[in-house]
Amino acid sequence: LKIFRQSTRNLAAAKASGIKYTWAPFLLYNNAYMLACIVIVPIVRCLPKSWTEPWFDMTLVDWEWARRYEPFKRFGSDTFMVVTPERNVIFTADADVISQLTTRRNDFPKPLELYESLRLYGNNVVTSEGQLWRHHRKITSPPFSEKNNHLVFAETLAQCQDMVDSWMDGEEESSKTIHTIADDAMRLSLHVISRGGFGVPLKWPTKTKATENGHVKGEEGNTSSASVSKGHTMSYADALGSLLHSLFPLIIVPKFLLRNLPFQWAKTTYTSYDEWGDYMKEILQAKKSAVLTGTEGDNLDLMIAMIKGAGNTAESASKGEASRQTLSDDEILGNAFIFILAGHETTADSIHFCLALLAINIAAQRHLQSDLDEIFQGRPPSQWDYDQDVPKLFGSMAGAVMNEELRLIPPVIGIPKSTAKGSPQTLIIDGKKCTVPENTLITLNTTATHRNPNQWPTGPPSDPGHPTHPLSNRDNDLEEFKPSRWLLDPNSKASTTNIPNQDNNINTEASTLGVNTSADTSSSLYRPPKGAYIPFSEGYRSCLGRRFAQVEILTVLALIFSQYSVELAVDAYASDEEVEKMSEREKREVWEKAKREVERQMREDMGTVITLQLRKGSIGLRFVRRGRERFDW
Ligand code: HEM
Repeated sequence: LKIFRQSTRNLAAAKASGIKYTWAPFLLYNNAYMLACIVIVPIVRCLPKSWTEPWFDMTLVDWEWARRYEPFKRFGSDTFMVVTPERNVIFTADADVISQLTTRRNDFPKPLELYESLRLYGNNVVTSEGQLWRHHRKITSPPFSEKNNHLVFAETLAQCQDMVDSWMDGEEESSKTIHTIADDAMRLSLHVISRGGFGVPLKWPTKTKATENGHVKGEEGNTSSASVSKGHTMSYADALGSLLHSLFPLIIVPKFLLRNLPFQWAKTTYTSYDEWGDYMKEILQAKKSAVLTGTEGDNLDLMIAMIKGAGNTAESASKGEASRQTLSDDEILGNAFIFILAGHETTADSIHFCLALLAINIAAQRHLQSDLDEIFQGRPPSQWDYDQDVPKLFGSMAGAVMNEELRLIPPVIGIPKSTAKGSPQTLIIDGKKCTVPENTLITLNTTATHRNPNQWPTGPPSDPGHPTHPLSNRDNDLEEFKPSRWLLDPNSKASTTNIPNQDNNINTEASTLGVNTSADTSSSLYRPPKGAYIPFSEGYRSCLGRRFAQVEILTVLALIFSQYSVELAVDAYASDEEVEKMSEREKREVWEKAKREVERQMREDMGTVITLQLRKGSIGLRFVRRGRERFDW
């Protein structure tokens, strides 16, 4: 009866809202429903399609990735509501609506109940709202400075060179097929955030240990962080690797249970959680005393900056002033964890897919290499310079590749917002004043927004006989990886371009909170309309690590493609010797087969736990010294 009453109320609210709506018997974000899907989905699939057609797709996990823009087109609206017995949910792919939702942060807060799992080490900037969020954001945003980006650049260069050397056995190999790119990208970005975030250097292992689910299980070859410190049972690196590997049980099983369950996995999970927390507390205390004694040097990592931002200074300590730390140690720890979590998978995914997509689009890869040659003029990476070179990367084909990859495969496929209980809100949709009912969930559907033909310039599909996606955007090119869509002048040289600039109209509140009000892309590249391109979200709650991630991705692209070309591995279809003897036509055939398989993997084998990733198998890519390419057209 209660469910019936709630359903009737929800339906009445949807009718009165003026927003297009449909109905579904389940709420996707309900944990019990997600677990029950194992039973429900096969049953529903047996029912006649006409009964389930309008709603079933949208109650499946990751439907945003599976269906992309198609449901919005079918519905004839870029914003629609799904009425469920529990809560109503609005999905939007409309730039205008997204702009309103992200600008009016008090009217459309984050639904914090969906962020519970990210509070593993305490409250933090991602999992808070209102005054508490302002408080966290004020202290966590200044550390993401240009100074820190210099460190990110230097560390990425070092780590990426080590990664490539480990693949190619130093200088010995001229080409090699690598099947561990997803795992290695994950390791790389973990090392970069560990150094850039906490000043803990991690050394690329000489011999890679096994990895699981993309998370590094161990860090053989590390110096400082590989050894088990006094009072610990795991090394820093092992604790971190194991912690990230065990996130799922950590999120769903209560800590006291994990601690006491008589299973080895539970013990390892709890130990890694406990050990990494202890390491971080020790690092925090050591850094704090360095700051208080003025001996931190010119250390640029995020934690030092957070400690200082929280009010710890050598002057106050020397005057014997009592510490008036504005962010507690637990809160600093909570934020440190969220930097690792928010920062490493997202960036690693983007690096992984940039490489795969460039292997598919050979012309874009050659354009990228030519831009890199123009920027670096043959200088070795040891002579690359952040201030001189990175702004040019932003405005070149490297920036276009990064933007296009994040358009096609945004790591966060749904950004949640809501209206609070008792607080309905007006929203202008297609010029019409609508009312979002109270207690409504709202999802900014990034995958559909980035593919919305009403707000992106489109061209015809390159191969109408083989659409990139079976349902979405079959009549245009928005499903295709085409970095050239970002180039304002495809023939321009990459030497006179700028870093994404700051907006002069930035308001003071946004400025104190480190809110990025400038465009996400360089001024010399195409600028999508506001709200149409949201890989880093937009407005007050947009990503703090945007520039950190962009610098890392661009640096990896620059380092790899200035030395190597990346090709699709065709091992499944022909041996190296066979490829050697093939005519151009035969080579194309075998390459086309490999391309279709990689496209299939990137369409069907993807899923979200925290971010959108390849969940099955791996994409094999061949790294070939430049000039030795086998597939070049
Ligand atoms: C390609 C890489 C990245 C992407 C696509 C990305 C995307 C996002 C998105 C969509 C949000 C909003 C999430 C929400 O509203 O629930 C977000 C928030 C955030 N991101 Fe990132 N992120 C990336 C890298 C990073 C890195 C490297 C860091 C830190 C080192 C970071 C730190 C954060 C933080 C702290 C927030 C919360 C901001 C707030 O709520 O005030 N991100 N990111």
